[in-house]
This record gives sequence, structure tokens and C-alpha cells, in this order.
Amino acid sequence: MNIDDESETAVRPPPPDFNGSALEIFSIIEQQPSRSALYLDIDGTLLDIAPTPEAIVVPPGLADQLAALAAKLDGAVALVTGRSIARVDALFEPHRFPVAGLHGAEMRLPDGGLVEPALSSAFLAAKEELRARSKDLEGVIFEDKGAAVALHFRLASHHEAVVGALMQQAAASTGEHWALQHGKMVVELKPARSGKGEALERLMGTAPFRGRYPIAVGDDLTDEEMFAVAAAAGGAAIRVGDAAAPTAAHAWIGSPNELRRLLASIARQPEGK
Ligand SMILES: O=P(O)(O)OC[C@H]1O[C@H](O[C@H]2O[C@H](CO)[C@@H](O)[C@H](O)[C@H]2O)[C@H](O)[C@@H](O)[C@@H]1O
Repeated sequence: MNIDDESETAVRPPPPDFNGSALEIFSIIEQQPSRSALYLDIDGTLLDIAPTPEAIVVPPGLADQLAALAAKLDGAVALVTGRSIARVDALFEPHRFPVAGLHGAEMRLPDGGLVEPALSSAFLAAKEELRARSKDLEGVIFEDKGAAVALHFRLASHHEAVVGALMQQAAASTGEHWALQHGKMVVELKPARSGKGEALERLMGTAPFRGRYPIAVGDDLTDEEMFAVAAAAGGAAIRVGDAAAPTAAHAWIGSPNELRRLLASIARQPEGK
């Protein structure tokens, strides 16, 4: 995983929840921050999974650590998430990072430029139908994300099948421009012509990400697309959580907490270390 012949392997002992290759990948950032770019998923990767979308906790100091890390990488740190950009900004305020939101359907580029999906009347009608129908399903959480919508069944797994059927109906009513995205105890409807892989490609072609060694970190099905793009570009992918999950990632980290510890330690490193 070295980006050139001068790269060295890490010398300090690995934290308990890392496998060796994850540590090696992250040592590239420490050794050559000006040649590295980091693409981070949020839920289940940077943040621990919570019972509901609103219950997530951003640990004190994390936003500032990410900002310090971004400064070290000349701004080449992006958040690539299923959340909306507005929600990401609220989570990590006062900082504003480059973001691929709604699984890549909306983007804020490093120069602040926005890419926003068009809404259709069919999608808006389907969203209102889902909002109404989900009220009858105790424990199912309706999440309105603007140009995407999710039904969560984490608190009501017995409703998984009916949630799946409702989302199928919604997808059928919105036509080819909208598609289902399955995630952790959730089914979402989002713009079809988008994905984290395409989002990564776009960011990778944009300064300050352009020409850098891409490292993608995620935990979920939707992250596999960005893993494939990072790998195809000669970079690396790291999966957080379940080590047994089928994945295109090169390495594994046990938990969001372990990832945060590692990122904090890189953010703290003095220049040139
Ligand atoms: O791409 P990500 O940043 O991983 O976002 C994926 C989805 O994350 C959120 O849902 C997930 O996390 C919730 C909070 O931990 C959890 O309650 C839920 O079961 C998970 O599916 C978010 O609510 C979605 O909008 C994101 O698409």
C-alpha cells in the first residue's frame, strides 16, 4: 500500500481493533499527508450506530479533529454519506467540509459549488404517501431528506417486509429516475443516477483531491461503490465493523471508536512526523 518507494511501515504497536493492513494504509497519511486524500462515511463509520437517525452522538472534539486533519491534508477530506448536506453541516458545525450527501445525489464541492438533484412531482407524491403509510407502522421511522426518503425499521424489525413492500411501491410510482438503496435496517428511495462511487470519481477529479492517493472508509453496502472506485484508482478501502461482511475493502477496523482514535492521533501529529 505504499505510494512510493520512500514510504515506511508504522513502528508503533497496532491498536487492538485494527488489522495490520489498516494501520499500514493510515501510516501513508501520517507520512505523506500532502499526497493523501480521505473519504469518510458517517453513520457506522465516524459515528456509532444509534437507535434512530436523530439519536446519533457526535463525540466532543470530533468536528475540530476532522478540521485539523483536513488542514493537514490541504483540505482533502470529504464526507461521503447518505445524510443530507444540511444535516452533515449541523452535525459538524461550525466546520463545512466537502460533502457527497444523499449517497452522492447532492454534493458540495471543495470550492463551495453545489450539485443538487431535481425533484419530480412523482417523487414528492411518493414521499407523502410513505409519510402517511408509515404512521400506521409503530416503531417505523420516516426520514425526509429532501431529495431522498427513508423508512427505518431498526426499532420494529417485524415490519421489515412491509417496509420493503411500501418502498417497492414508491419506487415503481416514481419511475426510472429514482431507485431503492438498502442499508442498515433501512430502505431508502433516492435519485437513480447517483452513487457514492460516482461521487468519489467527481471529488477525485477536483482540487485538492486530484492526483492524491485515495483512502475510502465506510461500513455499509452503499460504501462498497466507493471502495471499488478507490481501489480502481490504485488507492485503498477500509471497512469498519463486521469483519466477516463480504467487501471489496482491503482492510478492517473494528469500530467507529477505533477509527476516531486513529484519526485523532493523526490530527495531533506535528508536521513532518
Ligand atoms: O452513508 P452513511 O453516512 O452511513 O448514512 C447511511 C444512513 O445513516 C443513517 O441511518 C443509519 O444510522 C442511524 C443512526 O445510527 C440508524 O438508526 C439507522 O438504522 C441506520 O440505517 C441515516 O438516518 C440515513 O439517512 C443514512 O442514509
